[in-house]
Amino acid sequence: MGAFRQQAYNVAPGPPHNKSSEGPSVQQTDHSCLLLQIEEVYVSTTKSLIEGVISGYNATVFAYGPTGTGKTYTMLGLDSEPGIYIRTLNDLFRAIEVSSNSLDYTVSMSYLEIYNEIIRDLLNPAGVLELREDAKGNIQIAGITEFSTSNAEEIMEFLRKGNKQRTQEPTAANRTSSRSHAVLQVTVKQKSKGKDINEEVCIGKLFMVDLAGSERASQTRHCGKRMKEGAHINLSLLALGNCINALSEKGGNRTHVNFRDSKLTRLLKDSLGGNSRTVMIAHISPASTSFEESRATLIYAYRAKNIKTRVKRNLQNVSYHIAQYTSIISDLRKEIEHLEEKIKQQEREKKAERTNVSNIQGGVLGKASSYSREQMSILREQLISAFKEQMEMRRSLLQLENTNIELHIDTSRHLITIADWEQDRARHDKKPGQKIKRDKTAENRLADSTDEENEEEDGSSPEPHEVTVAREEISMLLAEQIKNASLKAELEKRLSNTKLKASQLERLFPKQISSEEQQEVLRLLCRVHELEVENTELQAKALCKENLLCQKDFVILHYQQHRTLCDEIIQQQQTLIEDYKIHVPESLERLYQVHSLEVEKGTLNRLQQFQFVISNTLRDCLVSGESFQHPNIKQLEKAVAESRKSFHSQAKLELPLVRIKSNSDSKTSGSTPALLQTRPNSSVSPTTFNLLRTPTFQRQNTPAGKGNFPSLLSPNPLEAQRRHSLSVKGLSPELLEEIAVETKSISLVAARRRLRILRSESSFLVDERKSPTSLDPSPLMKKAVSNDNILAALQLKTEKSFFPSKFHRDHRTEIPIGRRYTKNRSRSFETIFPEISKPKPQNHHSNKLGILSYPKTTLAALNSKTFLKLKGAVTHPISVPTTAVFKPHLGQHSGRRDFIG
Ligand SMILES: Nc1ncnc2c1ncn2[C@@H]1O[C@H](COP(=O)(O)OP(=O)(O)OP(=O)(O)O)[C@@H](O)[C@H]1O
Repeated sequence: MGAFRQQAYNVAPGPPHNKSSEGPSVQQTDHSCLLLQIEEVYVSTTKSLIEGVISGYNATVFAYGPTGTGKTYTMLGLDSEPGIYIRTLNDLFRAIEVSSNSLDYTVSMSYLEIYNEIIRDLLNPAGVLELREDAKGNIQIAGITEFSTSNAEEIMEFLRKGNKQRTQEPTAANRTSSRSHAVLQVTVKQKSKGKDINEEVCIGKLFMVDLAGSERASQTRHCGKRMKEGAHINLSLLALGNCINALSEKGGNRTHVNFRDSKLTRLLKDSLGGNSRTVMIAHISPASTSFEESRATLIYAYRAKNIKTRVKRNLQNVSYHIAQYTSIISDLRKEIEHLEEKIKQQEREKKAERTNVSNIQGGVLGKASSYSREQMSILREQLISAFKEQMEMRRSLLQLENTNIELHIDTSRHLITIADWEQDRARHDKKPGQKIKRDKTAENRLADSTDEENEEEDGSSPEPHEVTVAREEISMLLAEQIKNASLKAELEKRLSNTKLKASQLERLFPKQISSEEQQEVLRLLCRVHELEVENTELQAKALCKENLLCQKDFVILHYQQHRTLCDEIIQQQQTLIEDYKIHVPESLERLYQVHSLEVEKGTLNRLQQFQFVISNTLRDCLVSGESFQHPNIKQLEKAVAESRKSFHSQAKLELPLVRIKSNSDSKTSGSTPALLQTRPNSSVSPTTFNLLRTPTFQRQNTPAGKGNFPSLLSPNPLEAQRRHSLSVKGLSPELLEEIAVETKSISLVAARRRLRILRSESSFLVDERKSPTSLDPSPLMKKAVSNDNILAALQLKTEKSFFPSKFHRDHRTEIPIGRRYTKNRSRSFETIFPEISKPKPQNHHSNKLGILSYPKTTLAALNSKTFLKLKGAVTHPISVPTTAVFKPHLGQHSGRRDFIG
């Protein structure tokens, strides 16, 4: 339910219009006396209607009042002060904009005037418009132009355009008197944005009417056309007043409302009494002369205030026809196709964009990857090269260390030689008589005494050749040590630089590598190389320790050999003492008992075995794999192991070779002048270590190496020589077996021959018991021994059958070579053999342990294997003393043991 609101304004009265006879009088208005501003009028009358219009309600604002009272001014306003039109439209579009998210609005406008009861379209003033009324009683203006618009500015442009078309003439009361009623119709259609079959459309209409002012003819004094205009204006306003009067009647008093009296009332039918919220802005003049008009206006306004209207929302349920549906469906399909095409286009654009991006990324990554690979490859090569260089240098350092150890050993050995000689010379100078006497005794006993001994016998004590060699060797070795030290220092410096370079490269890698996998692989690679380097260092340490162990093993072995020899000598001496009833001091007897007890207990043997076990264990700990061992060390270890095995099995049966002093055959000593003189006769390598590692050692082991000995570390050199000989000569096992059988029979013959000779000479031996120098073999024995050399018997069978003639020639060289050996034999022999020779030989010979001990030559004659050894070992040194020292033994055992078995 709406209310017809009427608002009256008091306008400050202006001076009365100056009436002019010549023209229409113009009523001057004093605007400064205006009580209300347009803004105030708009807010209090029209603004509240806007919300209803956009919601589908009709609304009307019209300005009513006598001419010249400011109606047009209120509705249209000025540029500086917009009127109701502009303010209302601005607010209307603002409201539409606020709710435009969920609703669609369509705003259209039309502007017309009713001039002399003629409706004219102000926006398209081509013809005259007609009012029509549809079946529902709605008033329609046929042919009116409606302009759709989206903002207030466009409407204002239309208004300005339309106002230019509006009939406006100066009158006596108003210079800009409007001669028509102007109606601005704004239609707002509102609907929801979603498509629906039953679509609701709200249509709100806003009428803003600027009425022409009523005028009194007496005032305007119009005539002619103006009068006619005035008459139409007054008639239409009278009809409006009548309608208001009629509508304002309450209850049953209401009379018929005659809207048809004028086009104005017909047009405003809904606005006046129907479905519309209507505001009447009444304008009056404050002039007293306009009292009557003002009173009438106020009366109308008052009556209009009583008009009750029924306002309802203008809803249209749009019921579409099939054609409309088809159209809608077609539109929707088009819209769908358009949207699909738009989506596809967007997808294509995105795809192309992605392709471009991936291409660009691929290009960038490809370039980066290629660059990274190249850099990686270079860095990797550099790193590996650095590691290899490190390893090479470490190996070189290792070799240098090894060489240094050898040099030290050689130097020590030569120093010992010199010290030995100096000690002997000092002793000689201290006791010249005793020495000469002892040496003379030795000279008498040994027919083949050496030149060295002869020199000593002369008492001139010139420096022996070996000492001269030792001195020369020492000076050379020292020079080499200095050279090695400088090489080592240089190598260590280079190694340090290479380490630094490698660590820098390792740090550089992570910066160059972006991939985690590559970094991991590289870390592993570095780790592998680091481990290799560490392994090389460990090898170096292990080799040093291994060297020490081998040296210790060698020394122990040497002592063991010497001990065995001493044991043998003691046993033989004891036998001689017992056989010849020689008186010995009690202290010596006690010492012998202690010695015998120790031998019986076998403490030393057990300790030795224990030492071997420990040594093996330590070596196993040091050397964990074959590849880990230095080749020389492996060779040495093998030789030591063999020597250990052989030693235990044969040490009790064979006297080991004990040679402390010998000429150096090291690579450094080979160049000395003194050694060059000695070399043809040199027979013993300085140390087992050198023997095994030097090329000289290899040469010595060859069959053509005349005058050379097998390794000292091999406790059974004859066996080694036998194996070597077999391998050279290529004898088959069957042939060897045959040789063994033949040898047994030969041995029997030889033993029997010795027995016969010994028996025949037994009386001679007994007679010679008191003579300490009677150890020289008898001529018969010499012949027996020389002939007894197995070959004498073998010449008939074995040699002709199995061996080439060279074997015989080699065997015949045994004696001279043996003599050369005795020239260089150890001091131990020099001191021990004379002692052994003192007592007379005894037929019966047996040690307390029940183990037979025989000279090597004797055994060689009795054993096929030993025979073979002898064939190869043409340079074996033990054959020489046999003839002089061990002659008594030959017959001694003939009755005690079966040599053949
Ligand atoms: N409130 C106001 N402030 C200032 N000037 C005004 C005001 N009201 C009216 N006027 C002036 O008074 C004169 C007459 O005003 P206007 O033409 O608006 O009267 P009107 O009622 O429209 O007359 P008509 O009925 O003849 O068309 C104009 O020059 C207008 O500028």
